[in-house]
Formats: sequence, structure tokens, C-alpha cells
Amino acid sequence: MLCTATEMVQESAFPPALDTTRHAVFLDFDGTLVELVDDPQAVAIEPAAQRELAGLARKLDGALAVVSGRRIADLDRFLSPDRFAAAGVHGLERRRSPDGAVEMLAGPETLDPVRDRIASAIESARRLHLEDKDTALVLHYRTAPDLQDLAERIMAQATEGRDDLVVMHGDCIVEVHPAGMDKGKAVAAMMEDAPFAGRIPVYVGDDTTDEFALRHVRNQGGVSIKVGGAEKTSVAEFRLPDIAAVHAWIAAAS
Ligand SMILES: O=P(O)(O)OC[C@H]1O[C@H](O[C@H]2O[C@H](CO)[C@@H](O)[C@H](O)[C@H]2O)[C@H](O)[C@@H](O)[C@@H]1O
Repeated sequence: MLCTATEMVQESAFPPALDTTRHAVFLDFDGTLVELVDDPQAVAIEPAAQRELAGLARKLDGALAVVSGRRIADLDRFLSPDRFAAAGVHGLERRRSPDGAVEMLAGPETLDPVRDRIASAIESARRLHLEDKDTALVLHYRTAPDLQDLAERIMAQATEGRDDLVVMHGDCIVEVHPAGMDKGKAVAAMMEDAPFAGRIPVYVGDDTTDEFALRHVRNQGGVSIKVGGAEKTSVAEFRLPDIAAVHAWIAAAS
């Protein structure tokens, strides 16, 4: 099911092959490395695909990061036993190397009033699911698409008057977190330091929240790749049709 669409015209060129001596690779997680499913905790990466991913990180001398709306702890769990550099919760969590510490750019307290309002609002809308990521709250409606308007209304009411927060609309979700960070800013920050600095950024993502990073990378002369068909409009220059194509493209890296 397609829950969202973004702006701008389509180009559908197949991306160039990865060059592991020159590229820095940033990969979205849900919808890019793993298939979308109803239960957010039920995603799984194919073992062969995970081996290729770990192999790519080695070939790039570590210049590979997962850039996700997920918490880094959740990414680690889904990708265990491998660990990667990562930007979690749209950049509000950051880990510059696989074994480094996770920097938190915001705390959970700021969302407490919103958390309470959403929890009480969904008591009468039990088919909506609240995912609490500490520094972000997500209302899921993949299994209740008829409740999209209600989910958006609940989020709008719960965040009314809070200019310090930003509401984002993703694939069958509406999400809130502290303002000031997005995936484009997260990629820009990671590109400032080794092992990413000096390389050409490559970004692969499927959702509206990836558009910040796709735009940033395209503006920097990097390689921007949208995952999905023409129904998903994007600023990206290149396109891979689906998750299987992403993994095949990763496996072909030289
Ligand atoms: O930035 P991403 O790695 O793409 O993470 C975005 C959101 O992913 C998860 O939600 C999405 O995947 C779920 C599992 O397939 C699906 O049920 C949901 O409809 C999708 O939007 C995650 O639950 C969110 O917290 C992330 O923000």
C-alpha cells in the first residue's frame, strides 16, 4: 500500500555502480533494506543481503551509515550481529562509527505532554498504534488506512502551539520529534568527519523523510537514489525499483 507521495518530477535512470574507493554510502532502512510490514517490530533483513551490506562497509573502509527514523538500538537489533555507523530518529541520534557511542541530540521529556495527549486520544481509536521512540512519537495506520485523517488530526491537536516540534508524514505514519534535525542535516554532519569526509555522498531511500537527504546529496553533486516506482515522486536523480534491486546493486559494488 502507498501511503504518501512527494513533490517534483520523475527521472528513472539506473544509478551508476558504487565505487568503493570514492563513495560514502548512506542507506535508509525500512523500505530500502527491509520490506515494509504491518508490525514495525517484525522487519527482517535477508541473511545474504546482510552479508553483502557488511562486506560493502568493509570495502568502503567504514564509509557506510544507516540513516533511519528508527532508534539506533533498534537498528542494531535488526542488523545483529553487525553494527554500522548510524543516524537514528532522523538524525536526533548519531553514532559516527560502528563501535562508537550514541550521541543524543534531544531527550524524551520534551514530548511528555504530547505523549499524554496522544495516548488518551487513541483510547477510542484502538486500530491506531503508537510507537514511542523516546525522542519521537509515531502514529501508525498501515493496518487502518481509513484512519489516516484521524491520525493526522490527533497529531495536529496534540502538538498545537508547539513550534519547537516538527510533524512528519511518512509511509502510513505521522510522526513528531523536536525540530531542527532531518536526514539531510544528519548526512551533512556525518560527511564532515572521517571516514566519510572527502568522499562523494551516495544516498538511497524510499520515503518522504528521505527527500531531505536526497535533496542535500543531489545539491552536493552526489548520487541520489529513490527506491520505488514512478508513483513515488522525488528530487532524486536515479531510481532503483525495489528492495531486491537495492541489494543487487550493493552486491555489484567494486
Ligand atoms: O527512515 P526509515 O528507516 O525508513 O524508518 C521510517 C519508519 O520506519 C518504520 O515504519 C515503517 O516501517 C514499518 C515496518 O515495515 C511499517 O509498518 C510502517 O508503516 C512504516 O512507516 C518505523 O516504525 C518508524 O518508527 C520509522 O520512522
